[in-house]
Amino acid sequence: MSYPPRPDAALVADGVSKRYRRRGPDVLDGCTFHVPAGVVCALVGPNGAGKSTLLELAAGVQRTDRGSLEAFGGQVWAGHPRVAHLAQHRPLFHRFTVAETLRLGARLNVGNWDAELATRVVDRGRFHKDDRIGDLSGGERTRIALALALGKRADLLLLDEPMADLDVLARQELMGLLMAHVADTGTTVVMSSHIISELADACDHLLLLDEGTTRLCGGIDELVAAHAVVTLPGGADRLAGHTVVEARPAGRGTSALIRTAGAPGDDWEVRPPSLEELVLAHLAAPGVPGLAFPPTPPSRLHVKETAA
Ligand SMILES: Nc1ncnc2c1ncn2[C@@H]1O[C@H](COP(=O)(O)OP(=O)(O)OP(=O)(O)O)[C@@H](O)[C@H]1O
Repeated sequence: MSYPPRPDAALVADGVSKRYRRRGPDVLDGCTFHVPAGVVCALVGPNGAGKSTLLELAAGVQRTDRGSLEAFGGQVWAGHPRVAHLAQHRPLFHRFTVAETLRLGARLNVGNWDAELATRVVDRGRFHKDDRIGDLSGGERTRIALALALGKRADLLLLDEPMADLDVLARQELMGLLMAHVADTGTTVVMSSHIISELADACDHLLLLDEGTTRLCGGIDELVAAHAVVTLPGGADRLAGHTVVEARPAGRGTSALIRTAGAPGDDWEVRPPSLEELVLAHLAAPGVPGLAFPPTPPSRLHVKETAA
């Protein structure tokens, strides 16, 4: 069964696998998902889950071993004019000044360079345009790299932990600027981060990676609506019929995050999970099958074998 073509998708992965060493483990193993055009997608997963690898594959700077990755209906490739990548290590020429770096951005994107936006991002930094990149702090280099990514006028922004080394004020300012840009232009964003509360405010789509596969993928509202946090008298046996992602004793009863199937019991307290609860519960339960909206072909769903 092949993954159905989706003309509305900014990014489609179909069975993507990647390993770095011939005898090493698969970092990505049959990863399948689609990111609709126009969404702001949170890319989440534990350290080593393969988030940076996935973004590098989508940017065409690494190649898949198996499977395919398409951006806007065509194979991805490095230098795709509609795709910009903010890499985790912020690769910049350290001997260039800030001004030279911006001029390089303009030269590499002739006819497609938003000088006003790139300059606006840089101007709010506490450095001078004659400063060399190598003399800037990590957070300042992030600002420059973000200016280059935004200046490219891309339709798909692949941002690897864009706020990781920014101070609180810079985070607020740059996240605000990014969100305003997205609202104005309809640009699709795939953004990795470990700070889920930050993503919850900015993102409307979720891609949760774990052990190289897609655990959750879809609109955050849909994914939240498919789950519930329930508190009930009695034991977890009363949850039969629902997919239990995580359950633990709570007083004389049970508290659980479940995938709802049918009506809850009359004596259950039910509330929607937060994004953080949803993500953490799935990471703590690798045996629970993945869930995707729209549904992924069953052959591609994540199912991890667990000991009986
Ligand atoms: N160039 C490389 N050569 C060899 N192994 C690599 C390379 N890049 C990544 N890896 C390995 O691939 C795995 C996934 O790394 P990756 O950086 O994609 O994960 P991540 O989810 O972005 O992690 P983090 O949240 O820590 O940034 C890790 O085990 C890492 O050691």
